[in-house]
Amino acid sequence: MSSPFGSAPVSGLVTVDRAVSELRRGLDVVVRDDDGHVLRVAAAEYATPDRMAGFAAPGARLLLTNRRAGTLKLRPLVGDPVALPLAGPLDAATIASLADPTADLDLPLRGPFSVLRRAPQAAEFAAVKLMKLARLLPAALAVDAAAADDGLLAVPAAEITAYDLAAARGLRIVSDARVPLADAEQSRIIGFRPPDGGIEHLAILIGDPPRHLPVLGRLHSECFTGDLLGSLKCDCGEQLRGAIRAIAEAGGGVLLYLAQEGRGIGLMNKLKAYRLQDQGFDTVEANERLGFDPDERVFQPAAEMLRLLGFDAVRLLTNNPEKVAGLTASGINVVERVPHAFPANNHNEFYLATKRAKSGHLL
Ligand SMILES: Nc1nc2c(ncn2[C@@H]2O[C@H](COP(=O)(O)OP(=O)(O)OP(=O)(O)O)[C@@H](O)[C@H]2O)c(=O)[nH]1
Ligand SMILES: [Zn+2]
Repeated sequence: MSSPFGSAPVSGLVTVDRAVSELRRGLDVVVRDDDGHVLRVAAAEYATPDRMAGFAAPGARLLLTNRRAGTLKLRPLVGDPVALPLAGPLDAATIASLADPTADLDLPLRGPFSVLRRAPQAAEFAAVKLMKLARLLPAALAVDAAAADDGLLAVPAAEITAYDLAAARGLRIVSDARVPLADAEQSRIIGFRPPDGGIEHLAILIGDPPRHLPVLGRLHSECFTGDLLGSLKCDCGEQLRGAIRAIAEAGGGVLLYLAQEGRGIGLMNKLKAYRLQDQGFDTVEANERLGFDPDERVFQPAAEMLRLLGFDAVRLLTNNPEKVAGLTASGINVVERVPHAFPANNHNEFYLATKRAKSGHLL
């Protein structure tokens, strides 16, 4: 199979994309790795007695990320993910509650749980990565399966681990329209789509910046609550509009609007993180309790979009050194970091302080 845009092979991407959609609907898929492991897999957050029927065989297990297992004080943490045999106290309700930390403080007495003392399999790692790609909680039910299991969709582990990079490399421009903005009348919105029709990103091109000079640019990760609703919990809305103003005032540049809601964990999971923040955890701890890394974003899509727009060097509006490092590692020359901070309010003061203290932000 080839992409409608060119000759890049897309069958692996499409299989992963289909698996994502099956899992989100509560269906099982099969993940197989190059070492011969074949797993039937389901999203742990959807566990119900009915859905557990396929996971009754010996060897069935719950896969949790090392971070989630650490929060639950499971030992030993032999690798990532950690596997808990589905036995004894692991009924459907317990499984769902081990996946979802929002009720952790109400359920202090679960367990004790045992953990398999062996290194994780590539298929197990890929199964959890698939949950992240599906923007579900990163916890999976798994059981050893036959190669062709009940006509379930089978997806190679290698395609799952290669997905982010392959999707980024295959991005193509699919639309380009003039859209005058209140703060930047000379704007165009350019749409990018990966060859499997997966996650799309946008660029706002302001003016007509010369391609042979470093472009004034901003990578903005989507934030529904801040960008659209004016949430005071973060600084995203101000950073978005502030960047558009700054770029227009400078005579032109580009803002990439990246579909990486909640630093890549998705809106539903970000709302769960907000709930944990109301229990007293900071933005980094909340991500970790959910089982995610503090920042799950990748930078290859942004680098590829800049290249497709004709830019290979950028003066980057950011306070986040990880963005500078990430873009640089993806082949873009970041010639300057341009600070991009706005005054705090009562609600986001602690959020900004945490970014400074824990995420290395230069605010
Ligand atoms: N998971 C999670 N994501 C958040 C939270 N608050 C904001 N976000 C997301 O964070 C992203 C914005 O990233 P920031 O860390 O604020 O800033 P940055 O983009 O890394 O760095 P700057 O370039 O300096 O702004 C958006 O996708 C928001 O949805 C939170 O508490 N938890
Ligand atoms: Zn935000």
